[in-house]
Amino acid sequence: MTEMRFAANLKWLFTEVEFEARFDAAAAAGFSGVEYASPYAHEPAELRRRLGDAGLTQVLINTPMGAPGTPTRAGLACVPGLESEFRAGVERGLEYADALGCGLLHVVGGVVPPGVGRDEAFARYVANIAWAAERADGTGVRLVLEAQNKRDVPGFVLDSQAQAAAVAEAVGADRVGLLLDFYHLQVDEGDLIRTYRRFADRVFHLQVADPPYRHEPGTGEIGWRGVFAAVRASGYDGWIGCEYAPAAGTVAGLGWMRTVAE
Ligand SMILES: O=C(O)C(=O)[C@@H](O)CO
Ligand SMILES: [Mg+2]
Repeated sequence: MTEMRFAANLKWLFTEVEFEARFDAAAAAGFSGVEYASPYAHEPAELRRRLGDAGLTQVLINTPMGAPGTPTRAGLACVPGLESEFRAGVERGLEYADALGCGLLHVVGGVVPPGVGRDEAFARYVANIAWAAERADGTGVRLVLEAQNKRDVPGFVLDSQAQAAAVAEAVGADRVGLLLDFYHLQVDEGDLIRTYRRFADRVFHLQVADPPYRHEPGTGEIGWRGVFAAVRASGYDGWIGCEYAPAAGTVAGLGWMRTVAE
């Protein structure tokens, strides 16, 4: 069976130290891969050097998003009228992914803007993702789409894993797949194991956190032993991003990897 590979999400983990120091901290804690949503405040060469010095693989980055509290805080792929900003964001994401040797770019969907119908926003989303898929073709970077739960992100453009999978299928399932985040799936849909199995062949990346508080696996309501057994049994060979808020310190909280994920 395939060995599971965990990536430290440096936006969420190792926040005990400054962002620049999180690479070494992740490597010292035993991680060999990292992800973070937004590399854009840093020069690619600096990030590449930090990855290299720490011996880490950059697993995933996101396309640029607006600041918290702004209409594009969860991405702009579904926002009519911002097509050129969306395209510039994809270009920037691909440029960083290339510089960091990162194989996955999360094209973040966005929140349906006030005054825009859901159908109109969804149609814009599909058209933008199709453009991004064409643009990424031949770059070596694959795109991922994530359904985010509507309790935390009200109005998010994607309703479900099924809808995300249908968009990936429509625009080219060889280069666009799912970022399946078990936290969002549990909050909005449940039925984790069956849903995972249904879409396993579309999943390019997984993320974990346990509701209700989005802490480490094993701190909340998900039956992780069964979930990880299903992931192993599927032959999943991608990374699993640790995108959670440590309950009481990052390193102190890593024990779940030897207990619920073993
Ligand atoms: O919030 C999440 O879940 C994510 O994976 C983020 O990268 C979305 O921006
Ligand atoms: Mg996520």
